Amino acid sequence: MSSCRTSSSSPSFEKIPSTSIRVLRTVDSVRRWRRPHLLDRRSVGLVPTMGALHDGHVSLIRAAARENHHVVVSIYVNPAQFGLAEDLSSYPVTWAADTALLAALDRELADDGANLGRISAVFAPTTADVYPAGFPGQAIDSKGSFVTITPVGEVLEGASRPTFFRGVATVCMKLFNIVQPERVYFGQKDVQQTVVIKSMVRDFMLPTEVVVGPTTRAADGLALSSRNVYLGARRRAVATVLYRALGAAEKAYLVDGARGRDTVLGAARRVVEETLVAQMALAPEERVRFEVDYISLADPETMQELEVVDPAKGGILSGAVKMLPVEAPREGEDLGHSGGPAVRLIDNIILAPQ
Ligand SMILES: Nc1ncnc2c1ncn2[C@@H]1O[C@H](COP(=O)(O)OP(=O)(O)OP(=O)(O)O)[C@@H](O)[C@H]1O
Ligand SMILES: CC(C)(CO)[C@@H](O)C(=O)[O-]
Ligand code: BAL
Repeated sequence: MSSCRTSSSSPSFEKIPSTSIRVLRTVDSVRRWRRPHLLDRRSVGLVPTMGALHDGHVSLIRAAARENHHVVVSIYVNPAQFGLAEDLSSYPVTWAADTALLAALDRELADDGANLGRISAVFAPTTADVYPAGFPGQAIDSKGSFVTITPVGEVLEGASRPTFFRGVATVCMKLFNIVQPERVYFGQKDVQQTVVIKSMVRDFMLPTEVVVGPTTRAADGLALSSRNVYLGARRRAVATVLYRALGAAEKAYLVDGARGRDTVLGAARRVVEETLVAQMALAPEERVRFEVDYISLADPETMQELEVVDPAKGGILSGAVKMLPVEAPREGEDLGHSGGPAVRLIDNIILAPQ
């Protein structure tokens, strides 16, 4: 990190080196940066992230640059959305790589005449600034100023991670209040998160538009995710199981004309079972173990489970699998970031209204 002085009379601002991207670390500095753009009616698009940036984040930043005069990327690993037993302490933090990626992307955006704006600032606050009342509670019964969006935040991811959407909604409410963006950009990869955020914006009359970008995938279909670094090569090869299972359910709906829950989800369960059987036939030094947390067919607005899909409304196929640590590591095997702990992966496919 470095600071640079833009002229002898202007104040010194921290910037990503060799770029015009401001690094804003406090709520006050964002407010000072934002005020003139509000008066000038220059639009701001906010891309909230937890860092460890990858091409999924890049696609959201590109969309924000197309549609706004200024793009603000927030990088903040929000403690309130991690359960007490989750991976807050090992969550990948890659500031140098993230700022290098933003610098290179900003140069590309500048050269592409189709964009309204570029990356103007990175907001990288401390927890003391985001949570002025103190480190946020992570327990289910913690006291504090929280935003809860129910019942949509209680099912699926919310059932497995009971404080997750409380933490997400709370930090997003804060980020939206601080940055005051005209538009906010979220990835479809975290589909229930998009439904929770849209509900929050609607129910609290927040003056921002929620834009959802498509899921960016690796060549074999695995959804890009910051947590993929935990996998290591052996588990990475099997991690497509969820995408393949959801794809089979999508095919049952789109190609075979299935509408009932058991038939649509049955196709997904078969892929999971075949994959498990194939893995368990391998030696412990080669196989991969995983557990399905849930596979769901839900209403796109409420995330409540559907018995039958109404093609006029469509549905959301989603799931979560836990890739278990490898049983018998081979000598020198790449086990992934932090020694290859259990990794919970999520994915989804939208059955669009017809
Ligand atoms: N593969 C992807 N395609 C499109 N958007 C994505 C993708 N992965 C993440 N995003 C979006 O980027 C934003 C920031 O997500 P985040 O920083 O948590 O990354 P992540 O890869 O989802 O991390 P994690 O592994 O913790 O879930 C969210 O709106 C998320 O939906
Ligand atoms: C939206 C978000 C940045 C809030 O911390 C996080 O949940 C994420 O990265 O998806
Ligand atoms: N992209 C979701 C962030 C989380 O799992 O905590």
